[in-house]
Amino acid sequence: MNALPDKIDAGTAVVCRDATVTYPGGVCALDRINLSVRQGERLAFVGPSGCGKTTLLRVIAGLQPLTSGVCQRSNPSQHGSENKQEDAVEKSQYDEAHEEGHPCAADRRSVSTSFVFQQPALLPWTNVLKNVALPLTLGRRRERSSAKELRERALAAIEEVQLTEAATRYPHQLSGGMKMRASIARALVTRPEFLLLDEPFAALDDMLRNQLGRLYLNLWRHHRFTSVLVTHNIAEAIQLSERICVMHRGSIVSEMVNPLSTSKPHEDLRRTNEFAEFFGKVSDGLENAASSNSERASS
Ligand SMILES: Nc1ncnc2c1ncn2[C@@H]1O[C@H](COP(=O)(O)OP(=O)(O)OP(=O)(O)O)[C@@H](O)[C@H]1O
Repeated sequence: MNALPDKIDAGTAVVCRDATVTYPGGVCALDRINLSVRQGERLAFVGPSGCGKTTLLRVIAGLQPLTSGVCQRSNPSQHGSENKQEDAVEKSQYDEAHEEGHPCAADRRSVSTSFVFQQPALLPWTNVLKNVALPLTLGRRRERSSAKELRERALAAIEEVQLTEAATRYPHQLSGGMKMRASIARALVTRPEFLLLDEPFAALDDMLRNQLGRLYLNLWRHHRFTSVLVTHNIAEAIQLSERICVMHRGSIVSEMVNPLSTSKPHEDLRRTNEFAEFFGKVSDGLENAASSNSERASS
């Protein structure tokens, strides 16, 4: 595993030290996580259901209070702050928003962090343009921008995801892939420092998944946000990330630098021997963790 820097510096986006989360009721979702994420890095968490991926994503976003340990983010407005009491207040807002499928959960906390979830959660009563502009509208007073400026920024984000022609359509008039594009545009419209993606493409078929994966890489090349992707899909993690953390039962059991990482979408990557080899390495990491756990349980 990478050595953790002593303190958060200009090139580091997040550092977690012994980050532990035990939920009320006693479930230990994260067990002494040590992790450092570089600014502009594309990181993926893979692991079985319930291993703590989403919890770690929320810790990184500053939305989940720790039971013990520290998580520091380099967000200029919170530089060097520790993930303590302040987050307890934010968490309840986030949970309320997330459970209701509120599209701007992250923006309630900070324009510097955006989420993309599996469900695009667009507001059904308004069109793509207004859905995408919503985070800007909510932060308008803070940003002191005119309605015209906000509209232009929203239109630019819509153009980036190639949805310009659907800007005046309502969510029920969009395909699944178009809804996800709108959701990505809404996440990026605030130019976030962090883009956190929780199984964003899991509900889509392979073709759409690949299309959106390419879109995501193109957007990253353009904006260089720090990105953390949660996925069950090893192939997707390899295609989209520079580093893969394999999680099991609240721990990061292995961390692998992706030798195939490229920000340029590579159509034939999946057909190469190198891909098969690295895929095998990541799935071995998952299987080894599962078997060492079951051995421990039976001894
Ligand atoms: N609010 C909560 N209260 C109590 N336990 C929780 C809460 N949220 C998650 N957990 C538990 O914490 C553990 C980790 O959950 P988490 O959602 O982080 O896992 P995950 O790896 O993202 O799972 P999945 O892939 O199924 O989404 C699980 O055992 C889960 O049941």
